[in-house]
Amino acid sequence: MTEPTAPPPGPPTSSRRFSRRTLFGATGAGVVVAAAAGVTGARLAEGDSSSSDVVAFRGTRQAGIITEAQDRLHFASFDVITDSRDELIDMLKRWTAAAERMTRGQETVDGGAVDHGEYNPPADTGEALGLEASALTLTVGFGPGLFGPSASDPSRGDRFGIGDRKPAALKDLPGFAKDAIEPSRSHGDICVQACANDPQVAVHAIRNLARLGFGVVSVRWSQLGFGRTSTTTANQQTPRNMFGFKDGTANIRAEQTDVLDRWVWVDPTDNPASAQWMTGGSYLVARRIRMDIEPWDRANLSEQEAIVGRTKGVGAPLGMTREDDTPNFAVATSDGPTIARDAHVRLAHPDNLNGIQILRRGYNFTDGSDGFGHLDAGLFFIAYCRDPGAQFVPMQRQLASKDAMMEYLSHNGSALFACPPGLKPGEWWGQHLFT
Ligand SMILES: C=CC1=C(C)c2cc3[nH]c(cc4nc(cc5[nH]c(cc1n2)c(C)c5CCC(=O)O)C(CCC(=O)O)=C4C)c(C)c3C=C
Ligand SMILES: [Fe+2]
Repeated sequence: MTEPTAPPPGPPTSSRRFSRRTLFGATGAGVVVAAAAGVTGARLAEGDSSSSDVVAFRGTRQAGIITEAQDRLHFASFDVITDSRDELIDMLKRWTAAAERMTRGQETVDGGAVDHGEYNPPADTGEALGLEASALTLTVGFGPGLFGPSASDPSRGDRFGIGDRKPAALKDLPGFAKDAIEPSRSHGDICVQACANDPQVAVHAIRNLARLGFGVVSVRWSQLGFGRTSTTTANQQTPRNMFGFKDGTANIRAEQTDVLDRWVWVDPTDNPASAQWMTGGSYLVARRIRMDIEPWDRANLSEQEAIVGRTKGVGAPLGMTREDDTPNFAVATSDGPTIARDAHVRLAHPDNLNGIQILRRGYNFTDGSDGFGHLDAGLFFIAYCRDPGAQFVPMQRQLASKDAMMEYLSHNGSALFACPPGLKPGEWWGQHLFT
């Protein structure tokens, strides 16, 4: 069930007229290829406004991890439905080609929407025609079940002969206190995180990858997000989450290269030779966290601030005045610590977690209402880390059991994926895992 990357024979009519961006028409002339250094420099801004919203697809790291967080998300988790290794590899090659084109603001194939003949299904669905690249990044990851048996599906076989290449860190997350995990919103063999500044561009990308994968993968679950809840570079303003608080203040930034090497990027010493394909990559933790908006809105301001441990307006740690002030957990009055023992930021802070840090890159979501008059809203929490078992797991254990905010949260989706490093010219997604 494959689809060619090259356009089938058809009348070479109006592809330039319908190209998503004339700059990247049939020849790609004018494209400035920037090496994705992994920081904001991954953007292709060479004084040309039409190229300024392109984030380089290839480079040392995958884009979409420490590149500037965009405003919109479409995250998809796929199950692989074929047992054929060749079909899976073929699809990954076709995905890579289409993904690279879409991140440049092009159709999946040249003239895909309307130029491949009236009797063929279009090779691009077309809803992004005329739209800019919108800083689209597509980040791929591989789930535990792709390699054989996993905690969530112990009956899985090693269908693709890669069981011995599974990194030890890639195992389903354990259950946590108060978890309400729904399998239909959890796990998966392959994920694609599409982030963009235009929601239609992100949705178009996932839709076209799903279409290209017909017969090889099927969408297991997906999540739309709006309003990033993190900052990943020093120049970004801190956004707000659905509780109305600034979120992302104390996040790791792209500029903190030493911190990233310690806590985000997989090191050669982390794995034996069989799993070196993950060196330079990172593990993606996804948690769909529903936030009980209505009860929260009835909590008074000082209660809300005590739960978070920061002020709602400025975002300063309690007892301080500025957002970037360092929290002082030792300060106390006769009523107790200024930042309460069960405050979210105290429990998540490295000082109270043996120095542990993670890179957060989540999004707000609102999926309508739940039929009982309550918004189905929350935070689609995404974190990148070097070893989820040593970082996310102890952090979430502490929060799940002690955090006052848990009264207003329920975690109903959970997944873990191994995201390899970035691609060199000519490489395809998963190449070093499968070859
Ligand atoms: C397991 C990790 C975390 C989960 C899950 C999580 C959920 C979650 N957080 C907020 C709101 C805020 N979090 C803030 C800080 C913060 N949160 C985590 C980790 C998890 N959060 C960390 C590591 C930190 C930084 C702690 C520090 O070093 O100070 C803040 C404060 C502002 C900020 O620094 O970002 C807010 C607000 C919600 C609403 C939520 C689940 C829905
Ligand atoms: Fe948090």
